[in-house]
Amino acid sequence: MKTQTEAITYSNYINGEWISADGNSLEPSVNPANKNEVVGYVQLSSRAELDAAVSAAKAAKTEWRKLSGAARGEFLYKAANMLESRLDEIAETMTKEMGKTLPEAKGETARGIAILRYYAGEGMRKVGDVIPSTDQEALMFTTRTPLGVVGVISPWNFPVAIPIWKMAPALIYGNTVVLKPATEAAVTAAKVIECFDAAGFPAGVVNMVTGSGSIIGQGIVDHPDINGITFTGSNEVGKRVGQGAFARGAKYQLEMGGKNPVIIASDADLDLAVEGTISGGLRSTGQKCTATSRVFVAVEVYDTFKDKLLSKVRELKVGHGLDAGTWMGPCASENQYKTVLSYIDKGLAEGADLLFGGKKVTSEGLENGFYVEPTVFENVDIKMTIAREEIFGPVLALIKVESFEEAIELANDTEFGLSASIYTKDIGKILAFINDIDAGLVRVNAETAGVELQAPFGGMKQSSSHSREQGQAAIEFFTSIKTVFVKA
Ligand SMILES: NC(=O)C1=CN([C@@H]2O[C@H](COP(=O)(O)OP(=O)(O)OC[C@H]3O[C@@H](n4cnc5c(N)ncnc54)[C@H](OP(=O)(O)O)[C@@H]3O)[C@@H](O)[C@H]2O)C=CC1
Ligand SMILES: O=C(O)CCC(=O)C(=O)O
Repeated sequence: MKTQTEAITYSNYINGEWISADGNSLEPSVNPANKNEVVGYVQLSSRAELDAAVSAAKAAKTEWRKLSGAARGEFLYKAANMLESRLDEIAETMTKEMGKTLPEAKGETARGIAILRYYAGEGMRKVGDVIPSTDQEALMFTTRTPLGVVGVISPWNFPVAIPIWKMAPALIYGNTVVLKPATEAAVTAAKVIECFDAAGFPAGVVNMVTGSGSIIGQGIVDHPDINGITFTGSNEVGKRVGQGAFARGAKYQLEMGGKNPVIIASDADLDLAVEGTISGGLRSTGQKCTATSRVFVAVEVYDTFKDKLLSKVRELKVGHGLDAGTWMGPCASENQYKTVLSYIDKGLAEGADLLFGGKKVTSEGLENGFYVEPTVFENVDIKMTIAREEIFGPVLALIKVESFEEAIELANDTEFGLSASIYTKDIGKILAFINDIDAGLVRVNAETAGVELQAPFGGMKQSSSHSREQGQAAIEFFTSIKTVFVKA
């Protein structure tokens, strides 16, 4: 029995009002730690509601753009304060809705607050450059203008941070926003939007419409009044978003998958490397696009590294994200759980050797959740499916390498290029790694995951649309440059 009576139904947020259409079906958002618990219900909206949200955003865009950056920033500061006042409650909802542990959820919510404050301050920073004209009497400079209405399509794995790192820069640079959050984490997203509502943004500046990807997501892609689309999620959907946006001349930005390598060189600090491999690969149950997936270990230290890794992995406590002491929570949904188990099966079928884990966790108290053991394979060939496709689960593939050059070559043998790390003390190897690795995030003696809000974030190859999010880089997507030439 699902505990429906306690679950709240969340509405869409359109033109400053919480609105539910009469005919909408509702989607239960289920706790992945206990599939019998419904965290809340969200609207499975129709295109008509998306149209209403886009119309509101379109109507609000001119007045919003005409505010000063500092005035827009004030609203972001207020949203940050609201989120801060609800940090514990929103983090708990996140843990219940998508499974990550409470400390991780609190950390993510705090990150959302910091992102809002960073971009609030951005309203006071420079937007252009003065460029010398060949005409001595003229003034030439660049300024920037917002895109207009921005559609935000976000995933479930960072249900606070990702919507915020897309919405905050969109808003500070003068755009209005329609958010379509992942259905799997839409209750948490609705609580974030409650904070924007409480901050008093003018009606229509911020809107949220929940519903299926194929209707509301695709509706954003196709909508003629949406001028820019920012997306994070799978490569399959991302490509569709990009193609649809391109076909109608909308600007788009895609952040997609990863198959991130870590290289453990023969001179690495192995304890540090083990810690970074476990944290990078298994934190958040491996559900990060920056998660460590392929572990290339120098032959000289392979056995020692493997033993140290396994002894630590054995100690990891899997459990409910709200329980103190839990290190790793469940997969975020039944779909994700089945996907991860099917990749483990493929690993076995294709001949990789399972060193640890690989099974569902059904111990007492966890039998109704989507728990998978932290899993480590060895003797993984670079051509195997588990070495090529994004698993998005707690699975590490160990690959022994004979040389540093082989490690770099194999690390680059992937269609993805989001993040990569190396553990070594050798400055020559460090510099070669920085130069030769195909990745947008290059990390030395640090895990592959670990994104700082003030720095550009994005990948090479098929991991992104070659654009960058966050930090000062966000201005490139959320604005267009005007080159101005003035003569008296
Ligand atoms: N790079 C990353 O950070 C992420 C990567 N992934 C990868 O994707 C895999 C699948 O996860 P999944 O949640 O299905 O990812 P999706 O790419 O399906 O979902 C991401 C977002 O896109 C929406 N969406 C779905 N279909 C469409 C569409 N046709 N047009 C526009 N928007 C759409 C989703 O809505 P809805 O939720 O309603 O389906 C969600 O808001 C994972 O296993 C992982 O490998 C997933 C999440 C994040
Ligand atoms: O590693 C992080 O903090 C961000 C990861 C991310 O953007 C993602 O998984 O979508």
